[in-house]
Amino acid sequence: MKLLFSKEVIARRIGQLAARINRDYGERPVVLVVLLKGAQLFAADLCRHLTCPVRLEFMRVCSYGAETASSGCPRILLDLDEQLRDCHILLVDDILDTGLTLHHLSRHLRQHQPASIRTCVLIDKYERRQVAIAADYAAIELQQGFVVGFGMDYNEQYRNLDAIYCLEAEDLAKESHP
Ligand SMILES: O=P(O)(O)OC[C@H]1O[C@H](OP(=O)(O)OP(=O)(O)O)[C@H](O)[C@@H]1O
Ligand SMILES: Nc1nc2[nH]cnc2c(=O)[nH]1
Repeated sequence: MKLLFSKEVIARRIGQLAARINRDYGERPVVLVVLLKGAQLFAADLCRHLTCPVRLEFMRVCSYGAETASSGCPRILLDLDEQLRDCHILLVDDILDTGLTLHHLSRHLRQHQPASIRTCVLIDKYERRQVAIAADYAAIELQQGFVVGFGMDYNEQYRNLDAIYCLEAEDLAKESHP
């Protein structure tokens, strides 16, 4: 595995991102809709920098399973149990890759008739995009590579790492032929 972003760099980028969000939202209350499992560490750090009134809600969506390619069909495994009508929603995810997850979730959340929906990701990885979607807020931009750490997994491993790494060919081979 190759180190891409140290914990110090991640912390600095999250702080800078939060400053932008604070400027944009001012005093307006925001509902962070956090996508489990991957976004939990990012959201925990981000929300502690936010100065507007914050409400935290969680959803669980899955489209990768044990693979490094999207199934093409994000499944909602845990939905919201409250209506978010007239709320300002900030949809928080760890990574934007094909875009299918955030595209699907943004459409799903529109049914709540919120006042606004914006998207916020730790990593915007643009090379594999399949739908036209851009993150409103992204802490880090990356062209390619399957990344793990800081909440992100490969087959449920590595979420606990405090930095972000790129998996290399031998890491993937090791996993499929233990
Ligand atoms: O832009 P996309 O190609 O849709 O990829 C992004 C999604 O992939 C990962 O979710 P995953 O399905 O692996 O679930 P997890 O959050 O539980 O790891 C990640 O957490 C994002 O939600
Ligand atoms: N862990 C992880 N999950 C992803 N989901 C979409 N792209 C990625 C990635 O690069 N790493």
